[in-house]
Amino acid sequence: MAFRPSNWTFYRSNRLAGLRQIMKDAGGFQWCLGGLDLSLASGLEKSSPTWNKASHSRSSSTVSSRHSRQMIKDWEVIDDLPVEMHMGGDHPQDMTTPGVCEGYLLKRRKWPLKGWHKRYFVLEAGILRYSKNQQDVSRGRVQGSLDVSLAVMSVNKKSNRIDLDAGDILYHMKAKSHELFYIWMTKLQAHRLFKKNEAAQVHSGFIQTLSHSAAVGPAQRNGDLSSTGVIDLAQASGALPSANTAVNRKVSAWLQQSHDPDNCVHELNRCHLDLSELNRLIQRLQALEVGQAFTNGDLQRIISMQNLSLEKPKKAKSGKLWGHSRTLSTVEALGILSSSHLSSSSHLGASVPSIPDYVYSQLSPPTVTSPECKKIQQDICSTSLRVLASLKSVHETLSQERQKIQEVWESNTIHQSNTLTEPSAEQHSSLRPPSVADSGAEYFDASDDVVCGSSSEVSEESGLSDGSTTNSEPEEGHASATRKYRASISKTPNSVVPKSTGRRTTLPAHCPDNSHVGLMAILYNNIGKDLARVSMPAALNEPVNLLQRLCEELEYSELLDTASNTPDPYQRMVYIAAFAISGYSTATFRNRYKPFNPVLGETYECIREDRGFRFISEQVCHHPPISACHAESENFSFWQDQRWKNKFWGKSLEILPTGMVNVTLPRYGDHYEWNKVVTCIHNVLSQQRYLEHYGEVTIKNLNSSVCTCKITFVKSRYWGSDTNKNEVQGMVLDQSGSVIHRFGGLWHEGIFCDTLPTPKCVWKPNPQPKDHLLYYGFSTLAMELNELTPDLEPLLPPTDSRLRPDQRLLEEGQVNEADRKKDEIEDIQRDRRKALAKRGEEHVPHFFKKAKDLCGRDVWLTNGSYWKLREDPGFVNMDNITLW
Ligand SMILES: CC(C)CCC[C@@H](C)[C@H]1CC[C@H]2[C@@H]3CC=C4C[C@@H](O)CC[C@]4(C)[C@H]3CC[C@]12C
Repeated sequence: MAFRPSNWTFYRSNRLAGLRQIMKDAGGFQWCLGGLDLSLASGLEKSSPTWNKASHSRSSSTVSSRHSRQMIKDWEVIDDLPVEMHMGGDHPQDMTTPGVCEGYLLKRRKWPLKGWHKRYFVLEAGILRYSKNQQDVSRGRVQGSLDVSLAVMSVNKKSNRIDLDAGDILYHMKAKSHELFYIWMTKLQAHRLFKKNEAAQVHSGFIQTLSHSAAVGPAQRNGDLSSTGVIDLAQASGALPSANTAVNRKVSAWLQQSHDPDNCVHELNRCHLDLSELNRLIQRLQALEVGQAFTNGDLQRIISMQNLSLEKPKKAKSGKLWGHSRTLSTVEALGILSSSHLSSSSHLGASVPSIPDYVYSQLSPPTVTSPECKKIQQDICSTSLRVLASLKSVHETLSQERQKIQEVWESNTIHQSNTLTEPSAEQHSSLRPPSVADSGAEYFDASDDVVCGSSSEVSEESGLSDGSTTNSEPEEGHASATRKYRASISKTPNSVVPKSTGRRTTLPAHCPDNSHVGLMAILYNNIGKDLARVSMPAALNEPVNLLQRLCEELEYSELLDTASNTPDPYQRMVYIAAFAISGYSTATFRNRYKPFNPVLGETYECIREDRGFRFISEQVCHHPPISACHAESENFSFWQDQRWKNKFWGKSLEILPTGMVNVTLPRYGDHYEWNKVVTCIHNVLSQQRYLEHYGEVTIKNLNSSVCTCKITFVKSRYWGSDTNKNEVQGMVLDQSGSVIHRFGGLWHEGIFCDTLPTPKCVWKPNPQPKDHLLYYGFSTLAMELNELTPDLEPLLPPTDSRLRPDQRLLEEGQVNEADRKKDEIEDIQRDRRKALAKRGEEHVPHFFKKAKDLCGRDVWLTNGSYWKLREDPGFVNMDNITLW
């Protein structure tokens, strides 16, 4: 552990970086403005089953309004002191850079989410970097870095753990001793505050600069770049490419045209006034309302004023804020309200105590709210909305300006590459991933780069690796192998999509815009619960359900057909692996909507003569929710029961599936079985949401030990870089552990295997259908899943998802009706469950039976009755099930 002295000059030079940060954040305003920053309500599920209760007790705890920490079992979310804003910038606050803090910490492995590495961390000027060891730090070899001010920080004092969740990046760290833990915790807090203050300062400077340029007036903003502070700063920092006349001309033309920054200044000034007004209102309310609380009725009103379409509260048991009730707690509703979440992460924060802080202070026993208080609350609400509107408009303007800067930048890059000598091939490839044009050869031999041999075993929690022997962190060779695979994949033409299957190619209606839906309250009301049990407004749903999504995993079933026609067991395994990976590819375009949760007893069938399989699935269990499926074809059988746990880290939500996937190939008597990896929904509360899969898959053939396969879904390394996203690497090993085949690529682009007799791209996703973004990002198969044709309808059991009215209404674009119907269906399901419990009975699925696999795990297998029943006598006589 070493500390270096603080340094003011460093801070000054860092102001420019801060400016860039502000510009970057401007792109993320919508994120902030959604009011969905979890760091406020800080309800983190730390895999504790008792957490629901904790959420309740949290509401009644007394929390200091200046420095709030909320306890969740042994975890606490650390909220910093509010950031000070100095609009004038004349009296800079103490912005001393906190001392550098460095030393070894344990960092949880990126996959398969167990075990710890020893890593060398350096915390400097609000940025936390880590390397394998101290030598690597001095060599500048950084494995990852994170701006600590952008992360939700939670700590567990008992186990010396510190977690930082920045949405894109999630670090789980552990100190070896209490002392170290406290040092790191304190230092991290200091750096977070420093970084936030710095950003706030830079922001003030930015506003000043804008004000200045507005005062100068557009007419005077001519080609003289030095007359605008913005460009000065950017030039000084080297943020813009070296000036040349073409660029100068472009920039000056843009400056002459651009009147928008003036509006920006006005909006921001207005915003500032509104924030001061909010401050006044909150203080007034605090003074008036000590000991008073909002009623749920008030909250509902506030929320409807905000036009947030949250679902109607269900008949909530008094005092319960969890379970199925979607009644908002005071904290949650105001969490949404606090659109600028002033104290926690916004760089636009002002010296107003945060609204959540205010709310916490209100959480004493409820008394009647006076009319004056109500009036102030309404004023707070409308002022917040004004702030929101101002910031939205500023965001829009800045986005447009950024776009223009981008254009100038790009034109300059083009200009440079036209005029300068071509960089050498090596330089070229180090700058960006190779494109089709880069790849001179049809096929890149990746053998030099791929790390062969079985993946070195990395220590579990008990035994630590020293950081030098493990290759579980992404390696240089790893990345370059993927680059080469990628180049080879891009040379492979897309598979020709079969002309017409006679099925529909679009949906009846476009997807609704759901960006206004307040997700935070929903997630908070359901913390610790399976996402699959959380009821959400229909506008958040896509018109397929989880039973149908299981069928989507067969989108590339032709890989199983190929496997079934591949006599060599090692090569066969490559195709099985490609199939296992292909199931994840839909995630690329599917992060804005959530599949419907099937109700207990719901079923779904899918007969695909064109693909040669038939599929059924059933919701077999409600608690926990389990969807079982089974598909069969001449070449293969496929089954799995899907259930998962989720972990909410503050900004990201991890989905940890349990249950194995099974495939049998009757031709060779193979029975393959594999686990699923973790899927992480990054930035779950914002529109910048995206999915990442990470972890290791092991495919075993239960009927033969000839070979196994290991696939690694690599966790992306650096924030903001698209080039290291979605990497997959895999190898087929023989009995002795030698590598027989290796393959890799990206789960959204394809998989290349360079060890097959003819190296080739073994899988590439089909192109997305036209306008797919208007249709929930659905693939061709997904579009077809819920199609109901007149000839099919009479053949379906009444439990088939296609007959579910809410899903159908959503598909047809009738969102409100879908929402109403969905509520009804969920009510019916609840009543059914209650009746069942009253009779002391357990639900018995129709078409699946519970069994144990070889390892003693519970599994759900088909009972073989579906297709027989369908043929004769059909489902008309199916006993009285009313699901909807
Ligand atoms: C709150 C809402 C709007 C955010 C969107 C949530 C979406 C992206 C979530 C909800 C349920 C999730 C799915 C749940 C289960 C699985 C099985 C797993 O093996 C692969 C990922 C997959 C298929 C998840 C993908 C992401 C998913 C579809």
